Amino acid sequence: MSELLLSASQLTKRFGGLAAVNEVSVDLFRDRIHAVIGPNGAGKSTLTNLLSGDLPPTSGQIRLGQTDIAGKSPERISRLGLGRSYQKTNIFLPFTVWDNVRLAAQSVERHAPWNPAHWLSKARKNPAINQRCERALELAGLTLRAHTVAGNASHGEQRQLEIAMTLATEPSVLLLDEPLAGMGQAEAESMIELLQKLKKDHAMMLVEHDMDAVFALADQLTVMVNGQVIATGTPAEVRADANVQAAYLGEEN
Ligand SMILES: Nc1ncnc2c1ncn2[C@@H]1O[C@H](COP(=O)(O)OP(=O)(O)OP(=O)(O)O)[C@@H](O)[C@H]1O
Repeated sequence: MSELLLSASQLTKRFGGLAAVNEVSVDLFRDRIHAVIGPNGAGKSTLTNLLSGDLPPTSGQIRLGQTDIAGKSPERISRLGLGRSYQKTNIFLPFTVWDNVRLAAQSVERHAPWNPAHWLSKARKNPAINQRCERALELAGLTLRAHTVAGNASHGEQRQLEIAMTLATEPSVLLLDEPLAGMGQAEAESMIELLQKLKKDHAMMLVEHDMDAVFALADQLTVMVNGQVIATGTPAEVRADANVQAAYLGEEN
């Protein structure tokens, strides 16, 4: 049995009268990819934001390991071992790939003030942080691009860099928001390979619109529509679910 690393139960987020996430429960296990799919506006990003602390839930519980993290700050949740990548990039384009990863690594250090120049000079002198960065770059396949200015990296490499920055915080749980967005075929294939490689040491939640990638990667699927879970199970179970076929995947699937 895989190890349960994150468990969210009965999570609800209301924006005024709209329940963007409505009593959603999700469990994330090490060595498993749990994909969350659904049409635009289904509540996938809001769910991700609740788990990462970017939004406080209206109600519900979230446990990361033994700690109740619902409503805690993103910085605290990150330090407790949850890493997330964003749909909109977090990368500092004028900085090198290496310096971006260093900044991310430094961000989980205690009492780090918001001052990138201070972080970089501190990180340069810290061998433990440097090792963390080297490992993150290697895992993400970016070692040879370490000294490239991030703004000159390809779109695919920038998405890999997002993941390297997340890995530099040494998370046990990874939340990935559309890591394949805007990628061509070759870039998507190498990202799929990377995510498969990362699965071994992490519990992963993947929000993704590319259904080929989702069905290639996911061990578990949750389907959301209008803030609610309409189905959850293995890809085969979800594909066979009549509600899902009617509401989302289409009869031809
Ligand atoms: N900050 C906010 N204030 C008010 N409404 C919001 C806010 N954020 C999201 N919503 C609404 O909540 C619902 C769910 O949005 P969300 O972005 O979570 O959906 P999604 O499934 O991630 O969509 P997409 O696939 O397009 O990214 C939508 O109706 C959206 O308009």
